[in-house]
Amino acid sequence: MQDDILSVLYSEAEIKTAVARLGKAIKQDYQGKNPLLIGILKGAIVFMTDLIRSVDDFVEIDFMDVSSYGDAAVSSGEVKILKDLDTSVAGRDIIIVEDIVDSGRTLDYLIKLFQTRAANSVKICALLDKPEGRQTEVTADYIGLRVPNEFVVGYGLDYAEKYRNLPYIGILKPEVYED
Ligand SMILES: O=P(O)(O)OC[C@H]1O[C@H](OP(=O)(O)OP(=O)(O)O)[C@H](O)[C@@H]1O
Ligand SMILES: Nc1nc2[nH]cnc2c(=O)[nH]1
Repeated sequence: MQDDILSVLYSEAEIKTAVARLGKAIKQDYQGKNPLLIGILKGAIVFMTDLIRSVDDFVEIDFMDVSSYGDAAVSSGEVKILKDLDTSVAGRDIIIVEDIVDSGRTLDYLIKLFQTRAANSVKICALLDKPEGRQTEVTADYIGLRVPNEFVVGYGLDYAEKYRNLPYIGILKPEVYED
């Protein structure tokens, strides 16, 4: 295990099982439809690449880069678009693919944005849910795994751009971000 990690919360195998379950549910719910899966960079990249293969059906993908944490472990509260979509969402069935819902501010912002852009429907698929972090009313429609009120990294999630490549979800030692 990496030295900065306090403990492994979810192993590679546990994540794989959760992703397969989410892919199967999306496949069932969107039969005969042509959903647009929007991966939110950068945290969702690893999850998104596994999820689309587990959906095992026709989906289109696009990416948007938004950030509210910068290099910090606490949200700035202000969501910024760093890269917008290439695809129009008007009339489309959208599934926002996120690595984690914490305060819910990122998703609250994105749901409103896609509704303003006249999407037909907007659902959320999040690998991780941290309910104790919530500062908004947002709830994900598809949730992989719940996490405690700790700062977690790995499987795409970073602290100051590190740890995204870890194959598991781990709790970061507080001294790493409290220094
Ligand atoms: O529910 P919230 O409190 O809004 O937190 C969730 C967001 O925080 C992280 O993004 P971050 O801004 O760190 O950017 P990154 O994905 O590029 O690491 C994560 O990837 C989510 O998008
Ligand atoms: N890496 C990481 N990013 C987050 N963004 C919101 N919560 C978290 C978290 O626990 N870990």
